[in-house]
Amino acid sequence: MPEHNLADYEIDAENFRTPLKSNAFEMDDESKISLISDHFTSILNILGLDLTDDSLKGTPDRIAKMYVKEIFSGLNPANKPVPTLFDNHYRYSEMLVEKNIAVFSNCEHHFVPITGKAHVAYISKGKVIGLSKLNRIVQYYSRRPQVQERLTIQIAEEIKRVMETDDVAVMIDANHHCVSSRGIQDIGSSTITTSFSGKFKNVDTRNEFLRYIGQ
Ligand SMILES: Nc1nc2c(ncn2[C@@H]2O[C@H](COP(=O)(O)OP(=O)(O)OP(=O)(O)O)[C@@H](O)[C@H]2O)c(=O)[nH]1
Ligand SMILES: [Zn+2]
Repeated sequence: MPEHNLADYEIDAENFRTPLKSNAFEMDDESKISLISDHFTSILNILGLDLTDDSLKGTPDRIAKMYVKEIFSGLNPANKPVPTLFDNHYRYSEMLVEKNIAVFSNCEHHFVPITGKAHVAYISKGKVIGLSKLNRIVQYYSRRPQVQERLTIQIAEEIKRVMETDDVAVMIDANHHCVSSRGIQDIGSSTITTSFSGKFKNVDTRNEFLRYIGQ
């Protein structure tokens, strides 16, 4: 029996859900690693690489483990961070900004890295979240094949759900290696995406957030 099903993505409403097959959770991690390793063996062979070489022989296994356990581990809801919440006893009513959160993701069009920074903010409606959990939410949704727009929205929606508030802002500024290391090969450009909801739709509140993150 699969441990998870699409309902575990309940917060991923139709329009921003990562496209997944209906049987996405039927295979366990070890089976995925073994199959992906076999397929990478084929790919490396087709490329003409000698897999008996010392340095290369473990590569299909390394890639498979890296995909399942690391860079695409955000496809498995079992890895979704469990937030630690506290009551806002101190009645802190200003925005809380967690800035310069490292983003390591992968572009779903080319499977090469997206690297950058995320800045997130919320205004409490009674709950306070353990700070590191904001970084973990960013990391969880980054660890999927992504486009930056969807990543931004998924992070914003998860913070809204966990904090039970609409007052959430997210900005991501990232470099797409599919733009810098291949194709157009522009190393100078970066991509900015934002999500502003609730009080952050107000220009003053939004500008305050942008000031804190140095924009
Ligand atoms: N909107 C959006 N586009 C992205 C993102 N990551 C990569 N892309 C773009 O996705 C597009 C894929 O377009 P294609 O024309 O099918 O790919 P391609 O032929 O390899 O295009 P070039 O990169 O221009 O060589 C490219 O323009 C990428 O720059 C992202 O996060 N959001
Ligand atoms: Zn790409």
